[in-house]
Amino acid sequence: MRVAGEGVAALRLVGLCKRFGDHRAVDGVELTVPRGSFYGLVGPNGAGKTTSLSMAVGLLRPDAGRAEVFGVDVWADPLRAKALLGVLPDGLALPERLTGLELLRYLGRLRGMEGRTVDSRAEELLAVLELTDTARTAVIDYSTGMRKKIALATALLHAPRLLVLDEPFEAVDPVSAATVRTILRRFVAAGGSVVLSSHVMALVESLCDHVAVIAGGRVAAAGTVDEVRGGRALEDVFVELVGARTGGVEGLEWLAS
Ligand SMILES: Nc1ncnc2c1ncn2[C@@H]1O[C@H](COP(=O)(O)OP(=O)(O)OP(=O)(O)O)[C@@H](O)[C@H]1O
Repeated sequence: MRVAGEGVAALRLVGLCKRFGDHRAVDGVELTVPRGSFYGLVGPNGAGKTTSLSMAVGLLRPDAGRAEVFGVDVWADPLRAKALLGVLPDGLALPERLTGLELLRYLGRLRGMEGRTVDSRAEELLAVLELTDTARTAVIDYSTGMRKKIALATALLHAPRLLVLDEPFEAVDPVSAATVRTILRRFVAAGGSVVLSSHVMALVESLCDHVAVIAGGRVAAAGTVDEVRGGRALEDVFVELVGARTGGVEGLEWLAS
């Protein structure tokens, strides 16, 4: 039997472009995420990471280019592509009046999952992410980190083959972050693929096997972590690629007065 997307990349971005007014936020992004890889996306603020990932998962329509998930075009065949995808978007626009448990049940049913499966997976996810005590609290009353965790649970619920996570560790406490790292490592060890964006180079170096540096809406470097850092610290390579900035630091004398 041939598995959908066998032999093809988990995610392929081809010439993705997006303009906001006169500003080219994403300017021809090309990226191939091999299946089974743990791929980190790094770049300075405003580099175009979120915009690229949003187009990659079908949340933002590109001006040009295309995105493929296991060979399925995200914009031509969104239902098939989205069944393979688990997404943690930036901004976390969750239905806030629902409790954490209701949110998982709602999304599970929306994805056509059986109620019993949703309930048992929801219970497990809430437990490992330490949200059991707040499972019946409305999401509107969750902290930022708790929102991140419940959103991650929604991304994992249907056991996708590719996870696309925008800043999954932002605002998450160290204990929960360790749990999330373990979940993601297990997911990749079991054959899943992960793409995540992060500003924390040490985290990307320790967790990911591939990395792409995005700067000015383009891919400045991409490959295995070892290839990209070339024997140096990833942070040094990053600063070199995006251009060290010292401008403005000379000012602010009034702060020291
Ligand atoms: N909806 C929008 N309308 C106008 N400009 C936008 C919009 N979304 C993003 N931009 C602009 O596009 C550029 C890329 O933004 P994006 O959020 O993709 O960057 P990022 O790499 O994710 O940054 P950060 O690391 O700060 O999250 C920025 O200049 C941003 O101001």
